[in-house]
Amino acid sequence: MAEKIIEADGLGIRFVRNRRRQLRLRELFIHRGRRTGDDGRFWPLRDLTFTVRAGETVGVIGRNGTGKSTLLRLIAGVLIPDEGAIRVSGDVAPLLELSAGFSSDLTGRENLYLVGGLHGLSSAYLKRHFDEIVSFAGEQVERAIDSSVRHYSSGMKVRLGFAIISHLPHPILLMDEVTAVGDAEFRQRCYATIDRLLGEGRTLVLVSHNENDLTRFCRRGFYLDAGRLIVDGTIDEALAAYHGAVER
Ligand SMILES: Nc1ncnc2c1ncn2[C@@H]1O[C@H](COP(=O)(O)OP(=O)(O)OP(=O)(O)O)[C@@H](O)[C@H]1O
Repeated sequence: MAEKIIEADGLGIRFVRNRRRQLRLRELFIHRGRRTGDDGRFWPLRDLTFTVRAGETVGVIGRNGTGKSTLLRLIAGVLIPDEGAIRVSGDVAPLLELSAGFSSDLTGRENLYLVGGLHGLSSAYLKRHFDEIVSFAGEQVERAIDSSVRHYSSGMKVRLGFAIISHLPHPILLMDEVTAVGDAEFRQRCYATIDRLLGEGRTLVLVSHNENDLTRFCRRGFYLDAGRLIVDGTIDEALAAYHGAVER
């Protein structure tokens, strides 16, 4: 059996709700009743135990605000658990917020070296692959590569971000609604790239509301509800549980 690459044991994290955020409509309607703690503290995720092995592809499903993105952030090491433990063996390529880390004062070229470098790619590697990365990001970005990123559209930033991240050799890929951004052509390129990366045996944890993406890329499924892992099975089982809950 393949090696264990992500292990969660009784994993939980607690957030403190920002008082001002209480008035957001989404907070009022979606999370009503679930978080009535007087001190504003709540557990967006609790009591998660699972093991993911190298090469597995896991789709994470659940209603808005059930902790899916929080789970990815815990795997990425961006958040630290308050309860239990998460163990990740190997580097993580986070396709979470693709243009995060770009500095708007710098050009596309400078950002490519900066962000690539922050993710551990050497400048020699980036130099060698520069043309390939920029051409993957598309013509618009190619033309504007020496302009400040401040003048890029959000689509251009996402393309450049995806182009850089897809060059990372990291064994674990975390994706949060990646294919929801960009136009049809870019989506096709994303699909082809993800297929290639999975073909190389990478491990994928994908958060998405898009069932085509989930069934296309994932064999295993986690269905989360109110911060708990309700179903850990095949992607079809997880989707069926989700549908059942939504129709109730
Ligand atoms: N930094 C934070 N501080 C306080 N609460 C937060 C923070 N980040 C997220 N939350 C809350 O934690 C809960 C889980 O959020 P999370 O983003 O993980 O949900 P999600 O399942 O990914 O939702 P969506 O499907 O809408 O993306 C939500 O109620 C959210 O409002």
